[in-house]
Amino acid sequence: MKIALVGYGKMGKIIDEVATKRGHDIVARLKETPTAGNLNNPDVVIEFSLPEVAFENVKACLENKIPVICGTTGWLDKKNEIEKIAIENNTAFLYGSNFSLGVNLFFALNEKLADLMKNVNEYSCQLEEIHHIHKKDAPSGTAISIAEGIFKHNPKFEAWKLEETMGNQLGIFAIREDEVPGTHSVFYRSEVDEIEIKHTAFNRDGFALGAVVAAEWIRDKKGNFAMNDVLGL
Ligand SMILES: NC(=O)C1=CN([C@@H]2O[C@H](COP(=O)(O)OP(=O)(O)OC[C@H]3O[C@@H](n4cnc5c(N)ncnc54)[C@H](OP(=O)(O)O)[C@@H]3O)[C@@H](O)[C@H]2O)C=CC1
Ligand SMILES: O=C(O)C1=N[C@H](C(=O)O)C[C@H](O)C1
Repeated sequence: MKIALVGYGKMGKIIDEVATKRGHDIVARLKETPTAGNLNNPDVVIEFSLPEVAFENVKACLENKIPVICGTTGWLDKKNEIEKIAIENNTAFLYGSNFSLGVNLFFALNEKLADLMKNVNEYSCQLEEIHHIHKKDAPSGTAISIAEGIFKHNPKFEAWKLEETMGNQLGIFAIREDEVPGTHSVFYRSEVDEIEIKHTAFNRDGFALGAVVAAEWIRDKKGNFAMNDVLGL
């Protein structure tokens, strides 16, 4: 399959290696806005760039009728608009805040725990995410997905907030430390104990493999998708 990489930083380079090992041809490696000219006619685009350029990048690819896998976080206020553009152009779009198999299993575990805890008033809930110091957005896209999984099951929470909070807002602590690839925890604390679930990425390989598997999956599809469609979770 022919893949164009839009964004060629830490993630773009690892995706290049993983996709090549799986037998794909990388036809473009872009650090600029994609166009019909510089994309070189790929079957699928994989977009990992920056929050401020992701919308324009994805839009340009979809308008050229190319399916897009997007892992860039921090631009989701415009996701509905992008999903409309995918439908209008009869092509496919998949956003994943985190492409690793482990985190997608963690999302399912988080929802089960949220459902168990929804009527247990003795516990307060907090989220924590730890990432490398170069990360542009906070909280992480993964932490926002975890929060949304809790909102689905626990009507007490309506929104997240970037700090400790009480009432109907769920607090997310965002810590930036050294070169940490990505650690996410959910804590339920009472006066007498604490329940914690935690996912720790050891490196970026799981994110990259998940993005390539998603690209293989979406190639002949039309519509808007998420990673749980790919993994059947
Ligand atoms: N969903 C997931 O599983 C994961 C998501 N991410 C997210 O992916 C994104 C990228 O992460 P990462 O690779 O670590 O970031 P980097 O900062 O390492 O890479 C970003 C790349 O985008 C390039 N770029 C700058 N402007 C444009 C443009 N207009 N069009 C295309 N590319 C451009 C940069 O080029 P230059 O260097 O020249 O500025 C750089 O090569 C982040 O939002 C991050 O949160 C990260 C890991 C996993
Ligand atoms: O910027 C990163 O590095 C990561 N970003 C994603 C996020 O915001 O959740 C996924 C992963 O945690 C690494």
